Amino acid sequence: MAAGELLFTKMHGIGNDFVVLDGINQVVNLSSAQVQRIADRHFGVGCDQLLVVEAYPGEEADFRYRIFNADGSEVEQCGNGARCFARFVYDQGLTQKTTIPVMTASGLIVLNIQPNGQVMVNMGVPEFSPERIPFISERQQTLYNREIAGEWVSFSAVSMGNPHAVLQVTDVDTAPVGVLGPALEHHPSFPRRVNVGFMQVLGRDRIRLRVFERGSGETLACGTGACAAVVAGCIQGLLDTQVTVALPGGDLQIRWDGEGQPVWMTGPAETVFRGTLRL
Ligand SMILES: N[C@@H](CCC[C@H](N)C(=O)O)C(=O)O
Repeated sequence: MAAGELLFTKMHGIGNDFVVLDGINQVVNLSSAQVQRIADRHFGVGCDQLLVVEAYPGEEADFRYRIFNADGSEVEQCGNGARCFARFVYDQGLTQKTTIPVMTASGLIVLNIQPNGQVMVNMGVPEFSPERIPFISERQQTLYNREIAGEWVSFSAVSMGNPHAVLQVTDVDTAPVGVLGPALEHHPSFPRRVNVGFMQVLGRDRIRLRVFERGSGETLACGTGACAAVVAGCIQGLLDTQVTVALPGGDLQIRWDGEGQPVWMTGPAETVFRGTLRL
């Protein structure tokens, strides 16, 4: 590899797309401006998030992976990215294991590549306390109300390692994602901004969901957003423990057995192409 060049793999999890870089066999040290450029759909490769795979020095995980939004910000967690990470390290021969513990900025998660190629992820235990999200509120509630873009909006707030607000809507097709998404993302109640999910409940085991992601805008799918929506639906008594989440890019299976339990996410991860970046 010539100086200033990096091998990359383009991947996606039901349309949430990634540039994945092997930081074990090549030196990856990108500035925020370089991440933005790579993620740009006109001047770069184009992606919602960029993932960097690294070795982990401790005993509890085999790898560490870092997640950067298209705006260059580094974030704590990414559900669709986790599944792509698992397929990446397995398909590239970086591991022979199908159960892979990996360290993220929000802690350890465990990935399992299933015989059918899908990846199941233990996404960890959701957190509701405002300071853990982080969200500015005097007390923890199932639903919060804030005046946003001139109207009162009701939402749940939950951390899946990263912050999420989940609004219930009657029809995701007509939901004001492009207005309320950025307004809530930047609302002063969320000091580290927030991912905003718009959930339409179709039944106790099926929802539709659109997500306006912090730092990336609306994406075709958000794994942590799907987990957060199911958890929000469960604490409101709207959903059962096993739910199919239909996102614009495809379906995810989410399971949550209730307070104190981890959220399980199952779905596909696909490689699209490989290439060389010239920085
Ligand atoms: N697309 C991801 C979430 C990526 C990070 C998110 N935009 C954030 O800023 O927290 C997913 O599949 O979970």
